[in-house]
Amino acid sequence: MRIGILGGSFDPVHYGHLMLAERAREQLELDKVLFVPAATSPLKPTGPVASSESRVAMLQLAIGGNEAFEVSRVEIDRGGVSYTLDTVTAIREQFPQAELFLMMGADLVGQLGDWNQPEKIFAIAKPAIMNRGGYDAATAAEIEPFLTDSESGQVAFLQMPQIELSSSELRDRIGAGKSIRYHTPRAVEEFIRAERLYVS
Ligand SMILES: Nc1ncnc2c1ncn2[C@@H]1O[C@H](COP(=O)(O)OP(=O)(O)OP(=O)(O)O)[C@@H](O)[C@H]1O
Ligand SMILES: O=C(O)c1ccc[n+]([C@@H]2O[C@H](COP(=O)([O-])O)[C@@H](O)[C@H]2O)c1
Repeated sequence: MRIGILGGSFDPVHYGHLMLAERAREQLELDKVLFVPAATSPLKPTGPVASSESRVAMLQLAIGGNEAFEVSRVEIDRGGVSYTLDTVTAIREQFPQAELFLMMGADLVGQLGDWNQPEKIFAIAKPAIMNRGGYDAATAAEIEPFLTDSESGQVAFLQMPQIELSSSELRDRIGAGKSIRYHTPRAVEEFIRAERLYVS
């Protein structure tokens, strides 16, 4: 079993996340993609804008109907600051035989020096780096310092169409009264409207 892990704030989920997950599923021949919403991301200490349950609900709506996609509550249920090392350790215990991949957009590579023990994370889940519209492509040289010898050369560099979309942009657009139609699935857009999320 090959499992991809996509951690994020998903505040809210958008088509960039979904395209990343689908292209990674295809390129890595994954059986399952786990979307793991953070309770609080370590480098975003003010925390997400929408509640944990709203972000889980939006993810469920976004992935509905895709049997390969799942939402994991592991970080939400653990609460506090969501360190990825704790998460991959828990997922490894849940799936002892699986090959695990930690999927991340290229924007995260430059901040790995500020992560908690990335070399231990990548010993459990192999890094799979996706290009991200608006950011430079990641290089092997940037990731190598965070790999132990045995994983060298095992980084997957993945490709998707450049989508210059971010959750911040969706939040800003909603706050300014602008449309987010076609930025995220219709059901997510309707949930945001019904719950009056991100309205300033
Ligand atoms: N447009 C995109 N293209 C490729 N990867 C993306 C894109 N948007 C997000 N990602 C990746 O998805 C993961 C989760 O991202 P996150 O939930 O923090 O969304 P975000 O859009 O970066 O949010 P924010 O704007 O609030 O910082 C990260 O690995 C990030 O690099
Ligand atoms: O474990 C860490 O030290 C760490 C530091 C920064 C970010 N992360 C994880 O990286 C993912 C994307 O984070 P963010 O801040 O872009 O939403 C999310 O799953 C975070 O929990 C993890």
